[in-house]
Amino acid sequence: MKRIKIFDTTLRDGEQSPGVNLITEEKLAIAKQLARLKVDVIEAGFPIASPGDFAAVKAIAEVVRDVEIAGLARSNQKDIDRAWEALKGAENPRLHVFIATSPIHMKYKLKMTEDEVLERAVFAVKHARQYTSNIEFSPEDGSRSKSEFLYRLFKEVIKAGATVLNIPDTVGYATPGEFGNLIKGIKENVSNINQAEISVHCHNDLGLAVANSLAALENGAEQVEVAVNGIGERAGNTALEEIVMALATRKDYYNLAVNQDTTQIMRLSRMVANLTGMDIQANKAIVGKNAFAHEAGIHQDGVIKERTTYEIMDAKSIGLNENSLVLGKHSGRHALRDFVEKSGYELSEEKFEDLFREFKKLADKKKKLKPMDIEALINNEIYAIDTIYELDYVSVSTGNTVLPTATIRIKKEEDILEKAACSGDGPIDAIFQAINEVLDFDNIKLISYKIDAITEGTDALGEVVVKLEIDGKTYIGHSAQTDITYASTLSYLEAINRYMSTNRK
Ligand SMILES: CC(=O)SCCNC(=O)CCNC(=O)[C@H](O)C(C)(C)COP(=O)(O)OP(=O)(O)OC[C@H]1O[C@@H](n2cnc3c(N)ncnc32)[C@H](O)[C@@H]1OP(=O)(O)O
Ligand SMILES: CC(C)C(=O)C(=O)O
Repeated sequence: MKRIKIFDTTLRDGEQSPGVNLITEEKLAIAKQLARLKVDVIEAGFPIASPGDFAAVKAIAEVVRDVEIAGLARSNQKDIDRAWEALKGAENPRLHVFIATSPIHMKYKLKMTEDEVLERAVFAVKHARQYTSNIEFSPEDGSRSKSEFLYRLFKEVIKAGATVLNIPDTVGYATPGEFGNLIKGIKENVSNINQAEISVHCHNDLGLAVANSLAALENGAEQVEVAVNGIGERAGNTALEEIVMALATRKDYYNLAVNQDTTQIMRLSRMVANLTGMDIQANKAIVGKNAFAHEAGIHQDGVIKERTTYEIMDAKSIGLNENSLVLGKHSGRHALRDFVEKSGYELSEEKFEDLFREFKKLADKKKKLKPMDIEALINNEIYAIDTIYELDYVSVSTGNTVLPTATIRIKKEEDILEKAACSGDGPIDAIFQAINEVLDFDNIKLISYKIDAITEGTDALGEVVVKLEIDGKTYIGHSAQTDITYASTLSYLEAINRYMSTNRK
């Protein structure tokens, strides 16, 4: 059975989702979990884009093993040199170079002719070839490019040394029949195509990314580019979990093999949702809250009698409902560490000890701890970076007959800053106003505030995710506590700390 390669671009195209801004530590955690799931290639970033992107690609290349690590570069020397600088510590590095080939992109964006684009692409591949023989080439906006031009270009970039040709549906315009035919045409019309693998990279603007990718695989593509939870530029990319589970579940139809450990899917999905702050819709295929829930009596009856009457996949196959140790107030460090490791997280000793303390406090307050409660506490630790501003105390008074007022005092490293008392439209608004006043910040805009109960019950943890815009960039703060005013205060301060630590370096 032919094996399909899974190329994950969560950390590159996925991070291009508006409002997502991951730090190196978070990208490393995701990359390690991707490696546990056994993706074939991780596109770790676009090194020329920023010092942060460069540092993350370098860290991933140096640490994550048993998987190819790719870095993106435009078709010019400085991008390729920079990408190689970041990638060279990898066990198996891949340079991914691209240039747009559609009439509209060449005319308006690049202001280049077909011949100039072809010449630049060949130059880029040859330049990359000095560093490695593992070179992927992408004609951006490939699905809106002229087929004859693509055939001519592909023949030349393969001669120059490209080993993977990735055909992007950059703006999510293709339909499955059309995209499948494009791949078929490439296989039939590029005489040296056997010297390269064909890959596809689809976007979801018309909700067709997965369908287009599958059509391409049916027509001979050998690699598919995906992102966890389908995140990415605009409407996102082909969802990793949907492609892997479609190929695994419908092996009978596709007759294609995938090598992934599907039981890691759920952990990876939650990790990406938590770290990016991008929610998963309840009815999202595979990883949505309702994907394995049965509401209707007739369905429930069927499932009780025989699960496969209404379930085409076993929830356990994606890592849901696994039997695991019950964690509670009588659990010790070994059981908690086992949970952390199996969930794909890595914490320093110091952060683990903090987690253990918080876990015990929560276990005292909440009768039944669920895996999601503990994951929320782990995220508190992962998110906690360089505490420049620390909460000393917060107190809030509110009610239907009083003006909501918050009093707050904050420590900046060793110093205690002046306290402030502010009123607001509600208690949360009052807290945020008081923080702004103490810190004397006037360049902050609240982009979004989200609160969710992690599990059911009145003793549930409330998870708050705050997105702030500071100096034109988005910073996420996150906190899960049983008291939502406290969680709101900590998440707002955390977003500010994230801004402070990024801008101090
Ligand atoms: C389809 C995709 O997803 S491609 C990946 C997109 N991702 C990103 O753009 C995220 C990271 N990007 C960035 O941080 C910045 O855009 C940078 C650092 C890469 C470049 O920034 P700047 O140098 O300021 O250029 P800017 O982004 O404004 O414009 C892009 C330039 O690259 C050129 N360009 C675009 N694609 C390519 C390419 N594949 N090869 C060569 N040149 C290219 C454009 O024509 C434009 O050139 P011009 O300045 O001569 O008009
Ligand atoms: C760089 C390429 C592969 C891309 O992201 C796109 O075209 O969408």
